Amino acid sequence: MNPQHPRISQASIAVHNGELSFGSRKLWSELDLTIQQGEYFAVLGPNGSGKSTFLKVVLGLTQLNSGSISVLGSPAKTGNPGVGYIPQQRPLPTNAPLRARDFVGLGIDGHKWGIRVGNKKQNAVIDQLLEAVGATEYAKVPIGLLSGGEQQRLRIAQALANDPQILLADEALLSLDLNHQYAVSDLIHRYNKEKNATVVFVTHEINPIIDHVDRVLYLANGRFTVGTVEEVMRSEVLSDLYQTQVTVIRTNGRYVVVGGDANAPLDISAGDITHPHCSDHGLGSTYAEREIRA
Ligand SMILES: Nc1ncnc2c1ncn2[C@@H]1O[C@H](COP(=O)(O)OP(=O)(O)OP(=O)(O)O)[C@@H](O)[C@H]1O
Repeated sequence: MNPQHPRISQASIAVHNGELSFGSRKLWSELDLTIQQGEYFAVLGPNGSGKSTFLKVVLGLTQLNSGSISVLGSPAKTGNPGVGYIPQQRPLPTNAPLRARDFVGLGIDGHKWGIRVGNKKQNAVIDQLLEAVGATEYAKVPIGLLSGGEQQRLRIAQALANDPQILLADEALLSLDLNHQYAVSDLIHRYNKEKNATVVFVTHEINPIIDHVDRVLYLANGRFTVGTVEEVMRSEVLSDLYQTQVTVIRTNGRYVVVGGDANAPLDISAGDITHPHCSDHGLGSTYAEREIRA
C-alpha cells in the first residue's frame, strides 16, 4: 500500500526500492515511498523496528544498503540546511557553557565557528521560538541545569530556528507534561500548515498527534505498511504486518492496539504491543497490567 497524498504534489522525500539491514537484522526492503511537501507523516512501530534509523537515512547519517533516497530533490546528505531535526532525547551535559537562548541560536548559526553575535532579527526569532515552546522564563539559564522536559522544548525551538522545509521529530513529545505536549504538538502542526513544511514524526503513540497526521509508515518485524491513519490502524492490516493476531480498537477518537484477542489481558498502546504469546514476533513479552496507554 502506498497511496499518494491527494492535496499536495511536490516530493519532499522520495525513497526508491530502499533496503536497510544491520547484519542479519533487516529493518525494511523494497521500500517505495514519496512524502510530499507539506505532508504530516508519522512513523510508528515497536522498539527496534527502525523508526529512528529511518530519520537517520533522511539525514544522510545512515546509508541504505540498496535503493535510493532523495531529500528536497537531491540525494540525502548530512548538513542539509533544509532539514531540521529534533533528536530522541538524551540529557545535555550538565557543565555545557551555554544559556538556553544561545542553544536555540545554534539552530540559526551553529555552523559558524566562534561566539555567536546574534543580530536583531535573529534575536527576535529566538525570542519568538522561546515563547512558542514556553521557555522564555529560563532563556538565560545554563542548559545543563534544566530538566529533561525543559531541554526538550529547547531542542524543538532549535530545530525550527532555521526555518527548515522538512522537520524530523524523534519522539518529540517524550518527557513533556500534558500542557507542553499540547503546546509543542500545536506548534509543530502550525509550522506544518503555515510554512507548508513537511513533518516526519516518529512516535510510539499516534494519539497525541492523531488530528494532524496525513499518513503513517508503520514498521514491524522487517516489514512495513504505508497509508492514511484509517487505512493502517486496522486489525487486519496490523495483523498482516505483525504476522500475528492484533486487534485495533477505536474509542473516543483514539486508537488502542491490542495484541491477540481483544478480550485477553494485555499491556496496550498505539504502536507498541506486548503480549505473552508475541515474543516470537518481536512484540515484547512484558504481559502485565490491564493498562491502556494512549
Ligand atoms: N549503526 C547501527 N549498527 C547496527 N545496528 C544498528 C545501527 N543503528 C541501528 N541499529 C539497530 O537497528 C534497529 C532499529 O533501531 P532504531 O533505533 O531505528 O529503532 P526504533 O524503532 O527507533 O526503536 P525505539 O522505539 O526503541 O527508539 C535496532 O535493533 C538497532 O540496534
